Amino acid sequence: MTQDELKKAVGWSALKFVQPGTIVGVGTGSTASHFIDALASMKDQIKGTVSSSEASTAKLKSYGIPVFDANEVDSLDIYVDGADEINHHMQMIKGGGAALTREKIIAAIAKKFICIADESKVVDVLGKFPLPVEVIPMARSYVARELFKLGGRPIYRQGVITDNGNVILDIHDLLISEPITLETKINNIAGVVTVGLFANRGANVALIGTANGVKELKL
Ligand SMILES: O=C[C@H](O)[C@H](O)[C@H](O)COP(=O)(O)O
Repeated sequence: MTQDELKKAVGWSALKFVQPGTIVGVGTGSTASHFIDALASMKDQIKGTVSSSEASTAKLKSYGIPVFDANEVDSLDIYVDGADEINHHMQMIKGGGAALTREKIIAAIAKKFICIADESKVVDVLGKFPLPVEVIPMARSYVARELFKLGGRPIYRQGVITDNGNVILDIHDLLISEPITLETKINNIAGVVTVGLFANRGANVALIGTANGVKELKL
């Protein structure tokens, strides 16, 4: 099976977590895009969605699926999204598509985070995938210097502006031995909007696409 077929399989398998009559939190990226295709097949049974990016919003709307503002929603049963890496504690690196901040907000509103990923995303130690950090543009150099002190090699993602009007620094060569502590440290740097480390709030369920079918992991 190709990687995209594995992503499609997990995207569709997440449908079983969608309860009729609810508002569903929807992620961003190629795997979440398959979930949107799947969700469209039961669009008349759900109340609508909250979306983590302009790209996902556009795709949801193209299917005629209602998209609510996150401010209109008190709580969500589930948030379904992909990941760039996930470890065995269900902690993740996200933000390869620059949507990390809105993703973290919707994950915070949701009771359950359902991570959908192909098996190439499962790692023992997070950090091979460069860790994205969304930064206020005027703080870019300062934040880069602070991230360098943490032992990584921050690289400015040229030409990318997030949906919130900010920039991204990707931290290369940082093997993350203490994800919870690191998430807090990076979030505390002035000028950082969000780090794409989802450690304090990881996934509750992971649906992992493998050549032998979709495996479900829970803590
Ligand atoms: O900003 C993007 C998101 O965090 C994505 O969920 C993540 O990059 C995984 O994307 P994909 O499903 O395309 O591998």
